[in-house]
Amino acid sequence: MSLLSHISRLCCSRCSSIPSSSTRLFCYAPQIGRTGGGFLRSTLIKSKQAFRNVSVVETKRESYKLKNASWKDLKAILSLAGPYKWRILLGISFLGVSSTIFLLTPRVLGKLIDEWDETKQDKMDQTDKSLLLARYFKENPVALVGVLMLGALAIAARIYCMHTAGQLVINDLRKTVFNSVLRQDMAFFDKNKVGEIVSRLSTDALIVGYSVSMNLSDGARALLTCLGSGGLMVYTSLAMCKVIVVVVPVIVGTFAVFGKLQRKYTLMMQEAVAGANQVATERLSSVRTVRMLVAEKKELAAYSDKINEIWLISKMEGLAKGCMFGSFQFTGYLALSSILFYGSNLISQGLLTYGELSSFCLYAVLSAGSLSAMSGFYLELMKGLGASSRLFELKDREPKIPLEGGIQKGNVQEAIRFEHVAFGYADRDPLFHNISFDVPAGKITAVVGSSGSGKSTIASLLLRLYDPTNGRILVDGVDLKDLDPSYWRRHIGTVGQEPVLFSTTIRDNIIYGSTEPEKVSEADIVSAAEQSNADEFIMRFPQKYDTKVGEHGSTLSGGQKQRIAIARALVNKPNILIMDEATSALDASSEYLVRIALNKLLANSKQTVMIIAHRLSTIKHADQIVVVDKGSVAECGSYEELIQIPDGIFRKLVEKQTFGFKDQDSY
Ligand SMILES: Nc1ncnc2c1ncn2[C@@H]1O[C@H](COP(=O)(O)OP(=O)(O)OP(=O)(O)O)[C@@H](O)[C@H]1O
Repeated sequence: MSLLSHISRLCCSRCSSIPSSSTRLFCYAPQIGRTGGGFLRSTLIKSKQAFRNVSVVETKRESYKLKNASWKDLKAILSLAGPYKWRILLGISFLGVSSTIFLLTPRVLGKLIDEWDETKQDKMDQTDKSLLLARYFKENPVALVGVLMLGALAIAARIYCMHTAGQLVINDLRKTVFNSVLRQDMAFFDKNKVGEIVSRLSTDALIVGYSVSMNLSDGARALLTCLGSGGLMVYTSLAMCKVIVVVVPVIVGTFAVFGKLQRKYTLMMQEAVAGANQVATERLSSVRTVRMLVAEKKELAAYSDKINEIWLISKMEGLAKGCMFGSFQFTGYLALSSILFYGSNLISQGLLTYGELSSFCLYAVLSAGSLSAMSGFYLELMKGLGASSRLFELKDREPKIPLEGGIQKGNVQEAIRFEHVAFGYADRDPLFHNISFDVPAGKITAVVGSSGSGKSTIASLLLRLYDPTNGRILVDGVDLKDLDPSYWRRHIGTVGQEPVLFSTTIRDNIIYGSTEPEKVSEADIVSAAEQSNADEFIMRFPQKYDTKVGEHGSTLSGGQKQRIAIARALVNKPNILIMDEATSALDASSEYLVRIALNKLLANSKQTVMIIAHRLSTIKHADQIVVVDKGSVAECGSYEELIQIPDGIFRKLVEKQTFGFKDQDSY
């Protein structure tokens, strides 16, 4: 037993050079064993109980069963490393060098033991003694240091090559997935949460990148060491190999069972981490609202729930890992004890030397360590496969509405026609049954209706963020579906209900909408800001157009944000303008000035404008008003025409607002 513990100590002292998982096997596995069955049993019972309680996790579990590791996934993961194959091959060549040196060490050690034994027993003559390895190293220390340095350099070069290859794969993956996500249609974003997607981009991409770089290198090193030490075991003593043959099937079986479990828990873990990230991202980005509603404790509880889910899965994952490494520990030490027992018999029969037994033991430890490292490689690969399946899903998803392609039309000569349009959001009741109306070119069309009647949705359909489920939208007789969506949107200036600004300067926010920002002149920017009545407040800031607006424009007032958003819509000189409640955050006088500016703009150009408004005072000058009610167009005409209709929906809306917003109607 003392030799056994000596060898295991020897192995521990070499932890830095043995693959990380083997370190865990020899150093930590005994501790897992010592913790005893009580801990394992109670953890198992508690976790099982908790899993039953966490319905979210439970329901998701089923879907993981379907996602079996497939060679297709593996091929797809490996193909990511394709562009960097030379870097990886170089890393593997360095691995060959370091592994050769590493594998020769036990052989040299065995030889030294035998030489020492023979010298002690004085079995050698003087000539033989001059050939002693120990003497050679004593007389040529540079050769020894040189070999060791070569090994060290090869390790450093391998790690550099693999690490950089991994980072390049991660970069590619993140860019490709981000590009694919950006191209998705709005229905995708309605279903998928941004925090979750960000988690995929950060955590999952890291895992996949690692599994094709450092993990691949660790796996290759383990395989090389396993094959090399296996071969050298056969070379050292064929008779001793009988013991090994019995143990290998047990180890392979353990791989298979726990590897599968690991993949399942990894998938669950990634799902849970993504969920926690989603909660954190959403709540922190709305921290003002959380503070105003004194919801800190509620949000902490929501986040803690997510973290608890992670904890439960982590316990099961830890248990599976522990059992796996524990099994390796057991089989490993059993094999080692058998080797020592059988080996000492062979020595006593004169069929084996002490040096050969030592070499064999070290090779057995090395191969056990590398088998364990291969299990680590397998687990990491399973993790990579788990992480990749969701990433590839995102990467390969084809949006229902393409980003580009089709007829390049960006203006309206006659009219935009909504023809029997029906539409409903996914998982909701149909919103529109039959919407038909015209938006004449160069005129202002206002869309009104009660809250939730679908006014903003009409703007979304016009921008082709969604496709109608029935009917058509025609632009001068051409179906919107046949137009190039990006080209079409590029010629539409949009100001949404909630102006969205980016955390950069006012100037950058204004030119954000331009397709060629570098071509936008200072005069264009100032002109757009003047038209939207923003120039006057911008010039009062010390840094004027270079003022940073903070996250989502948090350092500006609602009205200021809206005016910058209007300037952004105007700077591109769009052919079509969609103003969704665009003036709602402006005070009465600013709104009036913006309106005068817009009217001037309309008088001088052929812009087609769609205003979606609640405040009916703002649409008095519209050429046409479309009233949407209960999924269809209820009324259509000028302000004067609609107000005349007794019991008309528009008239009622105006009456309601006159009562509530009297002061707004004064100008
Ligand atoms: N992305 C979405 N996914 C699912 N349902 C949505 C989505 N956007 C809007 N809805 C629903 O569609 C309906 C119409 O919404 P829309 O924003 O078009 O109404 P609106 O008339 O502009 O309302 P408001 O005047 O209050 O802004 C609402 O019931 C809303 O809940």
